[in-house]
Amino acid sequence: MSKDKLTIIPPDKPLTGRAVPPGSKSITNRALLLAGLAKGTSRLTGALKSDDTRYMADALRAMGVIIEEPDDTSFVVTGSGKLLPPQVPLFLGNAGTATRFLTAAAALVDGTVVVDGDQHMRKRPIGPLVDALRSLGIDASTETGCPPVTVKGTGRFEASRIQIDGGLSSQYVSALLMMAAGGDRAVTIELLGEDIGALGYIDLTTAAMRAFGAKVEKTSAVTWRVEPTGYAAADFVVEPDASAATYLWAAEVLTSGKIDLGVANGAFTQPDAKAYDLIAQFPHLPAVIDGSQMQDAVPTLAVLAAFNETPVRFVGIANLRVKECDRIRAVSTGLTQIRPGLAHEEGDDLIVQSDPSLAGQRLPAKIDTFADHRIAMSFALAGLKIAGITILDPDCVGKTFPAYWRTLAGLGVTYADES
Ligand SMILES: O=C(O)C1=C[C@@H](OP(=O)(O)O)[C@@H](O)[C@H](O)C1
Ligand SMILES: C=C(OP(=O)(O)O)C(=O)O
Repeated sequence: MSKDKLTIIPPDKPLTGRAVPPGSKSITNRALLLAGLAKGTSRLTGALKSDDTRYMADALRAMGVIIEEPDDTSFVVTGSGKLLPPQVPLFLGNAGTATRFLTAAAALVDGTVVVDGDQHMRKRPIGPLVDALRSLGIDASTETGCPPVTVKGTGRFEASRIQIDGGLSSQYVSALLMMAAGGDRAVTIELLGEDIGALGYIDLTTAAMRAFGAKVEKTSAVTWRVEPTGYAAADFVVEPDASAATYLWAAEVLTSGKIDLGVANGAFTQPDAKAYDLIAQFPHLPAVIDGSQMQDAVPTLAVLAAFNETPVRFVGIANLRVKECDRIRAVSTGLTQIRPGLAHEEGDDLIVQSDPSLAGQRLPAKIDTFADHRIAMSFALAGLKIAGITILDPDCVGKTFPAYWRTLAGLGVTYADES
């Protein structure tokens, strides 16, 4: 049943039991695209079914790919080796991966593709990716620097080197890498600028590309060369989502519980798995946490930090301002609502003051989630320790973890009856 708010009742005992995170959003959306670009039938298992992957799958269907869903965690994808121009604009909600990856993949389509999203996606920058496509001679345009983007593809490139600044989003780089294998010549992709969002996402991309038969080589710390091999259909197992795992790891340490995720923390290849070592240090988190290589875990870590023994400053997180919402602002606003002074911003740093005595108090707060799944899921952690925490728009978790509230319930969490 859909609700407009959910109040969490702090459990009176440690959270225990088995709770397996859903399949990785990042890997599912890479595998869907690569399988869709391949000729033949690919079977993806362990996959995520959520808003973000539905947008990707439906967009591929609109471009002629046949996608069957035999069960809750599998996609069977049959491609012809070529995406067809869709009849209507591709609507991708607020799925950054689907939007960025398909914008570049549209260059491989013979015809016009319009890539669009919801009002949040229409504020998330895509200009650097559009400029990079244009530098290859592809007719790509955006009026605002954000979606909608119109791409008139041919499958042919006029250059063999692309430079891209991945400072705002590593997804631009991943998008170009995946596109490049489908072109008519070998392409070298070079990073400009010092910063890039978590480099680990590029490793996820190249690993998925290789699994679908691509030849991609890292030729320096900032360049990759991709051969024009196209993709081959493959059977592919998606690992559980490491960002989703961070909520379960944090719930475990906050309640001194024992949660079996069904996957060893060392078994993840996704960047956010790095957060495990930090979470395990609770309530002695370090004074400074560099979130640049585990960005999606920062809201989890920041809410956890509120219960830490000592304050924590989060650095390297400037691009959290252009995620589903401005996450630096959303986290600092939510924590301040719980207790004035609990968090503040300094430039693009987030400082969480920390107060272990918050646990056990009743501090009613209605947390605005700004339609952002990670704000909802991380503030639920505060509700495990503080009475009166209400999450507004709780269904926004459907972006990446539709079973989140049920999963917590399965571990012993209860909710106030607000019906
Ligand atoms: O490549 C990916 O799968 C992702 C990259 C990151 O985004 P940016 O590259 O935009 O920082 C991350 O925040 C997002 O959830 C998933
Ligand atoms: C930033 C995120 O998503 P995306 O960029 O894929 O929309 C996220 O899932 O935290």
